[in-house]
Amino acid sequence: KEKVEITKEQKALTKVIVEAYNRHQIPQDVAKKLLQDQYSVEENFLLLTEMATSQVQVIVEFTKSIPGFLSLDHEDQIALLKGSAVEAMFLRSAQVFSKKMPNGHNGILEERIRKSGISEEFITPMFNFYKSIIGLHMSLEEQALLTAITILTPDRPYVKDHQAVEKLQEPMLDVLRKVCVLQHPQEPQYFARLLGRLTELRTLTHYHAEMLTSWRMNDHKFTPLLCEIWDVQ
Ligand SMILES: O=C(NC1CCCCC1)[C@H](C1CCCCC1)n1c(-c2ccc(-c3ccccc3)s2)nc2ccccc21
Repeated sequence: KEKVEITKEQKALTKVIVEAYNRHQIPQDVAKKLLQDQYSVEENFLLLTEMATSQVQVIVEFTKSIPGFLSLDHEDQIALLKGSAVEAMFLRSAQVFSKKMPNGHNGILEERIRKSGISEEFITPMFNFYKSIIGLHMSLEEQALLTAITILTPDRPYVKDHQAVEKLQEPMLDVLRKVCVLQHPQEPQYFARLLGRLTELRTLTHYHAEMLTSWRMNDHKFTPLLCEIWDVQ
């Protein structure tokens, strides 16, 4: 049985990523807002655009803390952020959804999201993804490293220097693999299952523009930033 050892450098890298991840929480807690009141489909759509806009800023700050990211070609930095923004949004939403809440609150939150205005056809795949994330019982390190790995995906559209991005993503994958072995010793396949969620995340993200334009209301308004990120309008 291979003795897994996390090196000093890998410990330092994990610390930087987890600290950056913790620092960039969503300003106001969307789950609390959703539990407070029942909103109309229009208010929910507005809430999503507000949350998404603040999340983009949060993700930019988080990404800038990833060692080496700011040394990448500037256009590649934009391509990586643009290419991962929606995946990061769903990953963050899944993590928000997976937070243990006082009795019954998770049920209310699920109910509010089901009735938020999202078209029926997208509700099932979305909650299947959320529930598969919950089932993994990810640690904070795993959540932070998985988010960094998602952002540092070399094969995003318009990335020119794939190699340079791979060189940043690989150390993250190495330390995530070791963290998984150390934190889930009973599940040798845990790391593989974790990466498998990224495939499910891409599938869900595939529908995101349609999820927005089919939001059960007329006249969907998007800010220029969200038009960029969401490929709408
Ligand atoms: O606010 C939200 N998510 C924040 C995004 C930024 C990061 C923090 C979370 C929304 C709310 C849903 C209900 C109505 C208001 C918005 N949300 C979703 C999404 C459903 C569909 C989503 C989407 C994204 C992009 C494109 C197309 C569709 S996100 N899943 C959640 C699970 C748990 C708590 C909130 C959750």
